[in-house]
Amino acid sequence: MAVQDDTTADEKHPDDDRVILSVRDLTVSFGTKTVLDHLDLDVYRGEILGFVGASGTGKSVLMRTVLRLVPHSSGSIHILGVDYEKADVKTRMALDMRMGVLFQHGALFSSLTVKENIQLPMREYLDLPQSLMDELAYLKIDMVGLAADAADKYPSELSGGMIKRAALARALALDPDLVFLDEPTSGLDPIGAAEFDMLIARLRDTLGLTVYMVTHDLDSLFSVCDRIAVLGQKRVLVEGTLDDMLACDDAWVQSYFRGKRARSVTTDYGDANAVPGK
Ligand SMILES: Nc1ncnc2c1ncn2[C@@H]1O[C@H](COP(=O)(O)OP(=O)(O)OP(=O)(O)O)[C@@H](O)[C@H]1O
Repeated sequence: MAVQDDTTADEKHPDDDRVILSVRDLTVSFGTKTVLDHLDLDVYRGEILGFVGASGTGKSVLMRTVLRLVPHSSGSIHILGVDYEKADVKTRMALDMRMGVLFQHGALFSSLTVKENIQLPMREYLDLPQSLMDELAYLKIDMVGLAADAADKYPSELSGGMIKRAALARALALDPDLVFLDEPTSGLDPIGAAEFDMLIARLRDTLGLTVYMVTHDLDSLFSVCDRIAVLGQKRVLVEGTLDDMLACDDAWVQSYFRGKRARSVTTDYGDANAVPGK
């Protein structure tokens, strides 16, 4: 069972090339308020990791810290085996290009078309002719299941599901190894959410992506996530498979994975026995 143990940073991560993201002993505070306290987490190459936790526990803060949008007061973050803090500018830029992000609600620039939004990271990091950037943008648009005519639309002309797909296309603009998705299915109807989950699974399979997904969506956790990590008490309480979640005796984890809503989802997935004793 993968409940967090006392293994130290140096014993675990440095030479394990299956680990694409390794967080050790991470502490993040805002003023006197500590949100993450000596947190450890590993994300493995090619997996879809679902990250859950009660509202306000710090899931977004952790994601933003890994993306260096929030500073940390102690601890280390290795991405692809490299400690970003200690890397030179060139290495940092190379690391940035290997990560894509889909922020909650998409966060597309409203004054830019879908194509222009997708091309933003290309403009920032690459020096490509416009014709090639256009070709690449259409490729990404097709990859996420949008019609070609979405390219010239503005975000205000898109449905919620199309915005998520366009934002995913932008996250994939530079062919990243690791993508961060912050509640990608929130606000989608159940069919749209299931289709989005399938899209993520397909992209992982075809592109060999690693996916770090913050979610409250039990369907996503049950249908596409290989592993789950639970944030609580300012650290990762438990990480592992669904069976590990079910075996965990933490009260929040029990009520989340064995509660009424989880029961109906496991029944939908034809595995009523996945929630034992209920
Ligand atoms: N810039 C900031 N300044 C001060 N406090 C912050 C800041 N960003 C986040 N926090 C606090 O950190 C805590 C964790 O917030 P966070 O948004 O990460 O929670 P979450 O787990 O993602 O919640 P939800 O599931 O509701 O999205 C909250 O108490 C929040 O108020």
